[in-house]
Amino acid sequence: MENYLELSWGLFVAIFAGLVGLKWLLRSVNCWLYESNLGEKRFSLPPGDMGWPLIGNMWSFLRAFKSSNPDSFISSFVSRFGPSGLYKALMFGNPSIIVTVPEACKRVLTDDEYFKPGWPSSTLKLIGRKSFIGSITYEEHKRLRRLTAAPVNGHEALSIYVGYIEENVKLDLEKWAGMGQIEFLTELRRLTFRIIMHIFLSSESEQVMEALEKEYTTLNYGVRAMAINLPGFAYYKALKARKHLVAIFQTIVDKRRERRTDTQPTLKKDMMEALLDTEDENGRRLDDEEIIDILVMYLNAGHESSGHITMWATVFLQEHPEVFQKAKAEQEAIVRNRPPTQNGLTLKEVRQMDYLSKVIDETLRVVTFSFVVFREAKADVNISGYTIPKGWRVLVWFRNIHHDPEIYPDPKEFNPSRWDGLTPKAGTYFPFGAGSRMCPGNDLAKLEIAIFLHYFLLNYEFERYNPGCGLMYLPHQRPKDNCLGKIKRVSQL
Ligand code: HEM
Repeated sequence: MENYLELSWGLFVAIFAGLVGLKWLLRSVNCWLYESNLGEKRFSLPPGDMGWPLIGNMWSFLRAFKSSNPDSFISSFVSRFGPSGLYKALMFGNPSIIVTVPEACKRVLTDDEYFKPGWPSSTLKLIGRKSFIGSITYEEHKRLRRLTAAPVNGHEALSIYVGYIEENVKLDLEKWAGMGQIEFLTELRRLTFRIIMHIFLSSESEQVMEALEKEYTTLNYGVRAMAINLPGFAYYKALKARKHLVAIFQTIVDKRRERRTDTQPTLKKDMMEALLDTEDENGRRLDDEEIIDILVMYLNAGHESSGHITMWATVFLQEHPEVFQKAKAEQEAIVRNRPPTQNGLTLKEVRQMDYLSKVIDETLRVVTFSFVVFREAKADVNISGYTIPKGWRVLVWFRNIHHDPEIYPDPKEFNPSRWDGLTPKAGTYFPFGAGSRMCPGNDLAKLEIAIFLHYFLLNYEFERYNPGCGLMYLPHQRPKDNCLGKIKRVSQL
């Protein structure tokens, strides 16, 4: 009997030791694969762990972002490896350095000599290799960015869209108030999509727009999913959606090119016409693929984000009656002080919305729509004493900065008054990124959100059907029910 017990105990210890050894072996595979060729440099890599063979740290990333605590992903690095602010990992199939502190994030975003876009190849396949995040040169990016950003940047340039945005916001709010139950996020996506379509393509028919917007929603769900190209998976569906989008845009480009060779009167000057017109210094024009990839990228970036942030700002306002009242009073004062002959909002009035702009800034911070952006090191680079090897990806983790209690006390709390007299220190507030890749649509987004909230606050309220509904964090933070609820008209201002 004693012998039997000893044998079982021995077996147990051997199995346990074997499992520990196997785990160590498996956890070391990626280090050998990606670090052994770095020579001495591997000793100055940031701390971290490269996860499991093939999948790297994706399992823990997805587990955290599909739970109710996405921040547990970064916290697990901090608790295991200390507050170094830079951690090595294997993310989206690439050896990567995750950067979570202000100074280092700012450096990565603003240093074009050492860093270029480094989005996962799965994302590139969805957004397009000729888009800004693809393989275009630094100079080409600069040129196309200048061309496309000018019409959507700066309040003066935007003044021509105020009337269109206003008209659509008013019509939609009234329509929703008569609809009863709506998926608020879905409706807002449609609204912001119509606006960006107007700017880029002077609008298409309502059916084309709805079809396009649906494809975009599917495309987006694949952006941060595992890149599994098999039926049933989000990434597979997203690739199909891209194909449909490209086909629709190709038809639109063909029609525009045809129209230009015809004697038909020239169309209104929208962004599409600007893209068709543009020539580089050698007289080269953009080909169809380039135009289509720019459209896929801009129309996606230009409506998902504004739709989500408008929804969250409305929800936060409803959840905080004192903030709602203060924001409403500001909007009422704007209407009261305007000359009786004036019809509708002016840009000057939008600029006077001091409290509302704090509501928007705070929403952008709490939600952090783009919780991470991707870069690639063009050469070995040293940051805070650590080496980022050439070719490694850098994940700039904005979410961690916006939710750092040392920078924003009580960070989960929605508190617009925290912005009273506060100018964020460099590197601590990145809702639109920074440097040469900073969002070109930031002014347009803020304008859309402000116009929506102006009319909402004056005349409406929103009642959620499932206020306690759980949240999804991928690809972006949203309620699982897409914010099911009811818009109610409460006054006639
Ligand atoms: C609340 C709304 C928005 C948020 C939070 C947001 C956020 C961002 C962020 C963080 C970046 C930087 C990405 C990086 O560093 O790699 C970015 C880039 C970009 N955004 Fe936005 N964005 C918003 C609205 C818009 C709108 C309305 C447009 C279209 C007019 C737009 C078009 C773009 C484009 C084209 C880029 C790529 C820029 C480049 O690579 O040069 N965004 N956005």
